[in-house]
Amino acid sequence: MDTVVNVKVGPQFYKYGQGAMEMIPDILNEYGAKRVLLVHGTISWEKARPYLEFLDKDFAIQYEKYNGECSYNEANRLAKLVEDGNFDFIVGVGGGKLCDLVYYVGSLTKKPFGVVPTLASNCAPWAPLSVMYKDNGLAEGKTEHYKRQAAFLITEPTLVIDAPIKFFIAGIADTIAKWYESDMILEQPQFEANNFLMLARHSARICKDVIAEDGLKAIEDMRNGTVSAEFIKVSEVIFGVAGLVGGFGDKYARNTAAHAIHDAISAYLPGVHNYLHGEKVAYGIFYQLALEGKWQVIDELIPMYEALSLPKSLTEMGEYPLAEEELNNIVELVNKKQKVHLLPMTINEEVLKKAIIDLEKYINTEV
Ligand SMILES: NC(=O)c1ccc[n+]([C@@H]2O[C@H](COP(=O)([O-])OP(=O)(O)OC[C@H]3O[C@@H](n4cnc5c(N)ncnc54)[C@H](O)[C@@H]3O)[C@@H](O)[C@H]2O)c1
Ligand SMILES: [Zn+2]
Repeated sequence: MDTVVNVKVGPQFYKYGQGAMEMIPDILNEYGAKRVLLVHGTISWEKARPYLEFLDKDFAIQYEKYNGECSYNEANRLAKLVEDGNFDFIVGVGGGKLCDLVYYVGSLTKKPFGVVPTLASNCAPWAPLSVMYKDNGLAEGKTEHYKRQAAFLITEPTLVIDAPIKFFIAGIADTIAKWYESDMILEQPQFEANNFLMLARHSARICKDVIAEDGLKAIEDMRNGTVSAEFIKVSEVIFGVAGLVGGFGDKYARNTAAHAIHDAISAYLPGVHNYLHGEKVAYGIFYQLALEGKWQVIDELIPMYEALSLPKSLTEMGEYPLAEEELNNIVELVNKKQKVHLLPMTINEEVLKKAIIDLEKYINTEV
């Protein structure tokens, strides 16, 4: 079978390590940048400022706080600022929302941009796409995709470790999802002939293996503020390697059942709004494994889920049993997600519903 994929590898320059920020002036100079708009969050900027204020020496920098959402209005506001102020480079400093926003502002203005993530929470700093929200924080239901890459992704472990652990744990769940969501698709023999799909599979395997081996140690080190080799490895798979999975694998390696059910429960069960994206995806991984009948893999993951307090079921999120109408709405939405149908198995509302019910039964009798 001839499989053609869109390959978008990632930022043109990547560095994560002590002193990495010192590379930024070189890159700005390569782009001939003189006037830089540096967009940041509130807490993220308090933490990152000591690492970046040296840039003031050689560049005219305007610091601009974003409104906390990656929304069309906020992106247009910033794009206007870039144009009116004649800025020739944009730097984004902050969490996933800020990174998404700066990718979009880069696209609107056609200016080069780079990101300095302050959280290891997901692959937003790496992936050339932005998940859009309304100004009030509700999901817009749209994702913007780009072919142009960020000029750099640069950050330092001492900055990333100084953040709330819950984002890191959510990032761990979102990152192992890369493997579980693509495994059944990419293990099919017809994809072996495609080098880039095999690179996607290898990247997904690294995500899973690094977290299985070093995840718990990395979390312990983060709690103690110890920048260990394990912390560096795990944070790097979250905002770096995880982005390569979709980068190499395109539609075959991203967002199948775990993300589809995440979207559906987020849409229909207001009670799950208190959970972070990665926490809901954690439940989604178990849902996907239930759909695939991989109960043994669920058993293998349970100790890690329990150690990290990740939700294994809707019951644990306080959302089960569901009313028949809720159940129907959820499976209807999951069934509409095209990538779920790339799984080499029969997918219809009936099997999608059965997996929800079977997982609750399994987890609830497991204890
Ligand atoms: N583009 C992609 O591929 C992709 C992938 C996954 C998720 N996303 C998006 O990423 C966003 C979630 O990202 P997130 O989890 O990083 O959340 P976030 O960007 O909303 O940040 C969470 C909070 O952490 C704060 N923060 C940032 N750095 C900090 C630090 N060092 N110390 C303390 N607090 C800090 C922020 O101010 C914010 O209040 C969502 O919008 C999601 O849709 C995008
Ligand atoms: Zn995700």
